[in-house]
Amino acid sequence: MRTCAERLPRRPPPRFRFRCFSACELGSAVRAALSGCPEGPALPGQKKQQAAGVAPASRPPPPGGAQPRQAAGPARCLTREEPGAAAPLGQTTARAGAVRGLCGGALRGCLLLAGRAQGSRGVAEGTGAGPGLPPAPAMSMERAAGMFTCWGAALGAAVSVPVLFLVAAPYIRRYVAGGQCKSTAKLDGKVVVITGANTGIGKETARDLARRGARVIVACRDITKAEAAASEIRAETGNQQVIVKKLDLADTKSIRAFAEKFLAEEKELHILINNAGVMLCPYSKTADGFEMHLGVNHLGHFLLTFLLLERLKQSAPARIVNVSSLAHHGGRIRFHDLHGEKCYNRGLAYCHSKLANVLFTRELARRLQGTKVTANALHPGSVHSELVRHSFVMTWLWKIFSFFLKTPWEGAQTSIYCAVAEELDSVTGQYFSDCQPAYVSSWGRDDETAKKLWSVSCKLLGIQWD
Ligand SMILES: NC(=O)C1=CN([C@@H]2O[C@H](COP(=O)(O)OP(=O)(O)OC[C@H]3O[C@@H](n4cnc5c(N)ncnc54)[C@H](OP(=O)(O)O)[C@@H]3O)[C@@H](O)[C@H]2O)C=CC1
Ligand SMILES: CC1=C(/C=C/C(C)=C/C=C/C(C)=C/C=O)C(C)(C)CCC1
Repeated sequence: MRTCAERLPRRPPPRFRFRCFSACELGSAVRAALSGCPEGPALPGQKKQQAAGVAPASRPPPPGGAQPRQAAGPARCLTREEPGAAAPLGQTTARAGAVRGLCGGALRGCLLLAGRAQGSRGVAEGTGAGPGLPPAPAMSMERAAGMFTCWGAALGAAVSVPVLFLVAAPYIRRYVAGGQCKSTAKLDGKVVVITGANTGIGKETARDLARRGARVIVACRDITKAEAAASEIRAETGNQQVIVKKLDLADTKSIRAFAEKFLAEEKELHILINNAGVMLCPYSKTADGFEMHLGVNHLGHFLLTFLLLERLKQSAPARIVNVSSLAHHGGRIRFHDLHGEKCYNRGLAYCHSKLANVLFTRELARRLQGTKVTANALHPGSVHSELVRHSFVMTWLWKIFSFFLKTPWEGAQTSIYCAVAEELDSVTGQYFSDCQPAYVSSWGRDDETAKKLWSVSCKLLGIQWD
């Protein structure tokens, strides 16, 4: 018979040790979750991507958009505990440590309570727990003791788990909330365009930039919803320069009309935030016959940026912020079937469009070198917003697990950071998450694909952009 101490090792065995998901693992999980399919065998480039390392958090990313790589080593994902992992070395390690401590503590506490009850059985039974113990009692006593310990353990767990959850809740929330933009930069006299700013991340981004004094153009497809959001922001911030303009990214005519009006009315543009997005749409096409995810999330913003670029250049220093997603890890640019006519999966279609955002940012940044117009992409985190509206299951999961999701305000922090942080003045072609450089998939770092996507996008939109 083993003693209590033997049954409950002080240190959990290595396979139970806390291990944070690395971006590539989480990306694959998101790909699987969004596509509704289990992960298949490793895809080409995946190993390369895993081996490729990440931008160290304490160092600013190198200019020119190059993703820092680690020395070649065995293909595997990094954990936050390892040097070179995506986690910020100071703050997040402490945070991860706190969460790890709490989770470990909770687990240990439960096991300890159960173990204590189990342990008492060992002693009561006298079945050889140690020398000098009394002999085993009658069978009925044994059964009663067994039942007692079983109920004791259940009761212990029933009480301790909710209590421990309540104790851990603020720490879990702080961990989920992620990075926060600390910049106090003011934007008086600056002009900002934000697409899809009537709700979710876009609305919180607009609110923050309005509070900083910017003239904010809320570019939305639904004028009623946009007016409601804009008047709320005006009332709350006292900034009357929050203006609604009609923009439907699923229709190139609407995009052209928006740009024409904007260029006629606004003499400057300092920040363009390509935020609007759709996810998990049933198969549908935009007015111009593009698959909806690609059409709205990538092609619509591609055309909008093209039409507004001269104004950004004239107003430089200026910034373009593309709201992409961790889901880009699951994306591939399927040049042979860009509009999903041969094969369509709505989760994957979203992933592909978010990869297109990353590739567009990369190529745009390269082309804008020396213009003082920067372009960066970002993942806002998993945010409790209306993005999941097209999926009944995701809508309910989002509701049930909302505690573990960012609020729209928390989700807006990285967009705000990319738009205003002084330390990003000359940073371009990068990808951020939680207000720090983050890991880009190997597909997202493929310059050839970025160039090809650029020329294919121009062809589809009937524009010449050299
Ligand atoms: N929420 C999350 O967990 C994550 C979000 N993201 C990205 O963040 C961005 C913002 O999403 P989020 O705030 O969460 O989602 P929401 O659904 O809350 O907001 C999306 C916004 O995009 C607008 N939009 C959709 N289609 C069009 C269109 N055709 N023309 C113009 N505007 C349109 C919506 O307008 P309307 O209200 O009229 O539909 C809405 O304002 C998206 O790009 C998304 O991909 C990335 C990773 C995770
Ligand atoms: C797996 C899973 C969850 C997490 C899903 C995540 C993390 C989705 C991320 C989606 C993204 C990044 C979308 C936008 O780009 C829940 C709902 C918390 C609980 C149920 C199981």
